[in-house]
Parts: sequence; structure tokens; C-alpha cells
Amino acid sequence: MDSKYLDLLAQKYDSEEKVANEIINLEAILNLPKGTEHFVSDLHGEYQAFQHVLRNGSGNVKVKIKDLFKDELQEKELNEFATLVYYPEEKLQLIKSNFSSKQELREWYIEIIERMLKLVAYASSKYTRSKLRRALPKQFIYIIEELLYKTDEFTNKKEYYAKMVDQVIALGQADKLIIGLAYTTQRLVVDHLHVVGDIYDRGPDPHKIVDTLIDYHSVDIQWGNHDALWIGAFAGSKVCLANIIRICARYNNLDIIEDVYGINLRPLLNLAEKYYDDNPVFRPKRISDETLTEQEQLQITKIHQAISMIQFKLESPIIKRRPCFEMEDRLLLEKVDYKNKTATIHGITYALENTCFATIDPEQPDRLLDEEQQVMDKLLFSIQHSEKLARHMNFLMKKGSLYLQYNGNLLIHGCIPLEENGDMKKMEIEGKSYAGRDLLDVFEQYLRHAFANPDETDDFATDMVWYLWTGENSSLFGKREMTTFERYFIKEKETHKERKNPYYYLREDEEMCGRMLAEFDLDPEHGRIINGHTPVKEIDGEDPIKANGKMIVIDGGFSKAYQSTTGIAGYTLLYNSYGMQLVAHQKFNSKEEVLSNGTDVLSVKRLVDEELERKKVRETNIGEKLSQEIANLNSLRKHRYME
Ligand SMILES: O=P(O)(O)OC[C@H]1O[C@](O)(COP(=O)(O)O)[C@@H](O)[C@@H]1O
Ligand SMILES: [Mn+2]
Repeated sequence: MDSKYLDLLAQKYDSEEKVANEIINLEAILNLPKGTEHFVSDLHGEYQAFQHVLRNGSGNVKVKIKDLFKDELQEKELNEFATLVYYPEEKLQLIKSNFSSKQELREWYIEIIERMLKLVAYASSKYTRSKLRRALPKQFIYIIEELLYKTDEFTNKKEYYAKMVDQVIALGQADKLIIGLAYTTQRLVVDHLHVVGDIYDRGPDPHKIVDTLIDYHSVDIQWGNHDALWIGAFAGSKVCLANIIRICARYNNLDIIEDVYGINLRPLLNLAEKYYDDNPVFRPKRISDETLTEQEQLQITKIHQAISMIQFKLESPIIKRRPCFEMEDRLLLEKVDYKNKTATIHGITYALENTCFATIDPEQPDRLLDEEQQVMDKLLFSIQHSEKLARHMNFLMKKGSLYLQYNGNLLIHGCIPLEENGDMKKMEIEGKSYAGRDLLDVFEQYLRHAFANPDETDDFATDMVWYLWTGENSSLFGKREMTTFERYFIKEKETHKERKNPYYYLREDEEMCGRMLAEFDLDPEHGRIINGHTPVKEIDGEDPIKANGKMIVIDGGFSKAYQSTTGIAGYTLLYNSYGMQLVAHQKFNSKEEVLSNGTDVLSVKRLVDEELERKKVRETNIGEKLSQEIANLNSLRKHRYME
């Protein structure tokens, strides 16, 4: 071992006892059961539903409550208590309004505090005390620890404990203590969270999800295609920017752009008002409850058209300057016969409907009008100067990656591009050929380069981020082409089809999954691939657990827009020391509903795999790091304190 490193270590552990202490501590931790990992994906802006699964730990909180109290509490009381743990602030208000006397309330407090303490003790039983301490509400650490670790076999301290709780209540601190204990429980049931992509688009509150993740105790993200699109916009890609605005308009979410991220849409609106009219296919999708006025709908419809046409125009020069993207098929504006309103695609001529080509010069269909150019310049400037967006995108970059190997599993949003015969699909980039893991690594390098150089807007790296959104070989997209243009303007459904990469049927095969795991240096025998991106249609009998459990697809439709296709409201995956369980969530209506009638979203658990022996920290990624630390400490001990 490097002697300089030992010197540094010796500064921290400046006596043999200190070194020994730390070794004892770490060795002991290695023998604890592994922490619970929680996987979610395709959240698509559905903050409330996401909050709910986070707060109930995908049903884990309820399990713990039942374990502890099933003999003493009725079903209704169990549910009430669970709701108190999920939404302590609101539930406390509701419950407290039912008490008529102070005495009644006081008795209730005593009972609930006792119950909460039992729950925290149980939920933390597989963690160290120091980990529990970190999860406790700061202002109550001392009191909670006293109450949690009360060992009063000689009953000398009975009154002392009772007085403590009494005083908490008398001094008006009971609510805060209960709230703190509820959040501690939530935090303890999930040790680490994985978000397997697609936080953004379609739903109303992606920013609130990111804010929650920023404050979350332990999290990583595997970017989804929609997340990459937002990163791309912030990194300077105008075509990515046009796409995010288009999708926000389509789903009636322009306030995310305008109010949340502070981007002025006025110039775009002016342009839209000037060139566009009503158009049925560009009307916003009605997925939010609030009703828009006719005037507002019309405005969005016009913006939607304006930004879509800008998007189509912006795609063209990129396709032309990047032959390696092999996207010439997508030069659709050039395939249009503007006089006859038809387009010839793959040799077939189709009539175009609901067109909005007012800003198109048929001679140069991809030329932006000066006005369009100016609008995009302004939009790009303000998106790149949005402080809030900067904070959110920096976070996605810091915690995110294209894929992740974690505790033996491969986490990836979309796919590993494959040939039909199962070979890794090759892509030629700047004169070099890449496939499999190398391809994904080079994609990630470009994305990071683009992000680090926001002033370069037309360079290869920035174009590459757009390719990740829509290119055939993109591991995030995984389809032959994105048929946005066709779906707006052509009636014939055959043109809407987006052919999937062979990965999506090959992943049903166990051996193929093993090959992909091996490509990422993971053990095919024990590892699994955790995927998002393609909604699993339970409604049609599709199984999210594929390839004999080697492949788990957890896109179950948090996105309300997709729930009618999937038939459920999202999957989450839990991986604790006993094994893996997939949880299928039923439709989540609202927090208010949970609060008022105590009903929880019914979740159905399915066992993916049961460990024969409980998995320990030693066998995890963190365990590996700790073992390395132990080795270093042993070497310090040997070379500095024993020789
Ligand atoms: O349902 P919408 O809003 O039209 O979006 C459809 C588009 O979204 C995509 O499915 C990509 O989004 P996902 O990553 O959520 O699948 C495209 O392939 C498709 O063109
Ligand atoms: Mn996706």
C-alpha cells in the first residue's frame, strides 16, 4: 500500500485502538442483512403517485405495522395508523379534530407515541444504531434514543420515561415528534432508491419529483429517453428544446416550462397566433382534471403546432450533417408534396390531414423563418439561464448514468441494441465501430461532453443527445424510428408503427439475458436486468417477469395517460435480504382519498426470487467498499502500529 495514503489514514486513526475500533465496526456491519433497495421507473411527472409509493415503501410500511400490531388492532385501526405514517401532518389534523377533550387527546398521544416507537425500533432492527440516528429527527434524537433503548429491568426509571412522554405532550411537541417518527419509518423501510428513467414528460409535476429526489437520503438514476431530452435542451440542443415544449403543449403542461422553470413563452405564442389556427390533432390531451377555457385550449393548440413545425425543421440539418445517424428516412418535410398535400413514405403515397404548413417554403422546407429562429434563440437563452432547471439538470447528471451495475444487477431504462441473431448491434461513430457496453459508454461520454459545453449547440456531442432520444441505435429509445410526424398528419395506422429493436423479444430468452449480463461484467447466474421504458400490458396478460426471472420490466404505467394500456398503475420492485418482490400498484386517485377513508392503493406482491440464505451487506456493492476499507485499515495497523 502507498505509504502516503497510509500517512493520510494515520491522521484520522491516530492510535491502534482507533484502528481496531473501526475494523470491529466495519466487520460487524458486513454481517448485517443487506439494506432494502427500491426500484421505480417511468414516473412521468406523476408526483402524487410517486410520493405515495415512496411513503408506503411499496407496501412495506403496512407489512411492518401488521407484523407488530395485527393481534391488538382491528383492520380499520391498522389502516388509520398506516395512513398516519404516510401522511403524518394531514392525518394528525384529521384525527385531532375528532377529540372532544384534552384528556382524550393526551391518552391518544401516549398510545401513538408508544406505537410509533415500536415501529421505528422494528424498522431499524437490521441497521446499526448510527444509521438509525442519522434517520431520526434532529431535534428529538436524545429523547427518542432514551425511549427506544429503555432497558429498565430494575424498574428504576419507569417514572422517568413516563415523565418524558408527558412533558413532550405538555410542551406541545407531540405532533412534531409523531411527524418525525413517521418520516424516520418511511426512510428506514427503503435504504436505497433506484429511478430507472423517465422522470419527465406527460404528467404535471416532474420538478416536484426531482426536488424530492434531491432531498432523498440515497438514490441513483438511470436516465430515460425523456430525461435525456431535457438534459439535451439544457445542454444547448434546440431540437431537444423544441421537443420538450411540444410534449408539454401536447399534455397541457406548459406551466412547467413557464411557471416552474420561468421560461417566457410570449414570443412563441406571438408566432403561434400569427401562423396557426385551431387544429383537432394538436388540441392538448385532456389528462388533467382542471378544465381549460376554450380560449386557453386554442392558444395551446396553436403553440403546439408552431413548436412541432419548428421541431421538424430543426431535425433536418442534423440528419444531413450526421450521416452516421443513418436517419435520411426521417427527412419527412422533403417527402411532402405541398401542393397536393401528400407524402411519400417507403414508396407509398399518403394523403396528409390536419396540416399546418404555413411557415414552410416548399423549395426549402427545413428553413426556419427569421421569426422562428429568433423565438428559438430566445427560448434557448432562457432555458439555459433558468436557475431551477440548472439545479435539476445538475442533479440528474450527478446522480444519473445511462446504465448501472448494482449489487449484481444491470439497471437500464431502454435496451441494449441487438441484432436479430442476438449479436450486439454495431454503430459507426466518428470512424469507429462500437457495440454493446462500449456503445453505451461512448453515448454517455457524448452526453456528458454536451452538458459540460452548453455554448456549443450544433456540435457532434449535442446532436448525439438528440440521437439518444430518437435514433435507431439508441439504448434509450430502442425503436427503428419515431413516427411523430406521421401520427399527426397521416391517418393510416401502419405509418404510426414504431418497430422495436429485436432486444424486445430476445429479452424473453434466459440465455440471451445471461449474455447481456456478461457483456456488463455481471454474473449471468445471479444477476438480473431491470428495465423500464415499455409499458407492460398486464391487461393483455403480459408478464413483467421474463426469461425465468432474469429480466424484470417495471414500467407499469405511473403515467395516467398509459394506464388504460397497462391496466395497472405502476410497478415497483423491492430487493431486500430475503429476495426480490415485484409490486403491482392499483390506480392511485389522490392523497385526499387515502387520508379520508384510510384505503391504501391495493398492491399485489409477486415473489421474483427468494434467497436461500439471507443476503448480507458483505455481498453488496457497499460491502465491497467496506471490505476494501478494512483491508486498508489492517495494513495501517500492521505497518504503523505493529511493526
Ligand atoms: O403517447 P405520445 O405522447 O404520443 O408519445 C409517443 C411517443 O413516445 C414514445 O413512446 C417515447 O416515450 P416513452 O419513452 O415513454 O415510450 C415514442 O416512441 C413515441 O413516439
Ligand atoms: Mn422511455
